[in-house]
Amino acid sequence: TACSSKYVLSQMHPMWQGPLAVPGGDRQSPIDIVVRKSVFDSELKPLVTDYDPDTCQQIWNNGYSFLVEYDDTTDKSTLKGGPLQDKFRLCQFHFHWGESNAWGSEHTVDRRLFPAELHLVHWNSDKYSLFEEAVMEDNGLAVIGVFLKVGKRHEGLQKLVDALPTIRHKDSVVEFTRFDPACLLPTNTDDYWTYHGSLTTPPLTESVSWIVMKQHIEVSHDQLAVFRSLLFTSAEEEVQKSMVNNFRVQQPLRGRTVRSSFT
Ligand SMILES: O=C1NC(=O)[C@@H](c2ccccc2)S1
Ligand SMILES: [Zn+2]
Repeated sequence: TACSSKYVLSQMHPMWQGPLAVPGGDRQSPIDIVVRKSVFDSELKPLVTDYDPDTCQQIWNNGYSFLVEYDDTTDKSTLKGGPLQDKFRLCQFHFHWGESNAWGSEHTVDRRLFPAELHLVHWNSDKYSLFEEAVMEDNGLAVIGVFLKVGKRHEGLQKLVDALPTIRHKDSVVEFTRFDPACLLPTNTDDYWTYHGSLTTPPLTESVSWIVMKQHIEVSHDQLAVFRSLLFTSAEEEVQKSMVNNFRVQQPLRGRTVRSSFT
């Protein structure tokens, strides 16, 4: 599906940090979430996710991360509620991680870094008919961010980890079915921060309602090590580069308010 192909490929280099100035870039992502400056909003509702594992299609290495893609031609896997007024369709999820467990997440909480961060990418299917349209619009996308910590093995993640060696190189893709992304959400999805931001890779468009979960999930050291066995490079390239540090540096808040759904 288009939701992940051409938009994540351009300029995908490990140290890619992108153009410093984005035209009108006053709502860029990721950011540091300063907890004591976030504002509780009692109007924020619980998230409502309704994912159909049968819409899971493939897993592929796009040269920057690995993406699990869902059929987003119907409203079978959706997100609504939370800070959102419309219904959003899941198109893919992917991760960002470091070369060590000391860093890797894109967002931070009071400057605290996590070893990795999961992004579930959705687009507004009430207003648009394609991801490509939504990605350019103010209220086009909703991305759920979930922090990963190293701890006990994540049983649901293992099916995905077992597929990674089959997509080691850039542009490799394999069929991947019946995966329920809900298993990657923390037990508590009522507590989150939300703010208006952008894609964290080109085209960096400022079309994202970010929903960052307060509760992290745990994965094992070995599971995360398999993420790092992926390569940025395609099979033909002479020098192979391991896929690590595929995160963007934090961006200025520019006066934005981060709201919290909890006190
Ligand atoms: O949350 C994000 N993570 C990324 O890699 C960016 C992206 C860009 C285009 C499509 C999907 C995701 S935006
Ligand atoms: Zn991402």
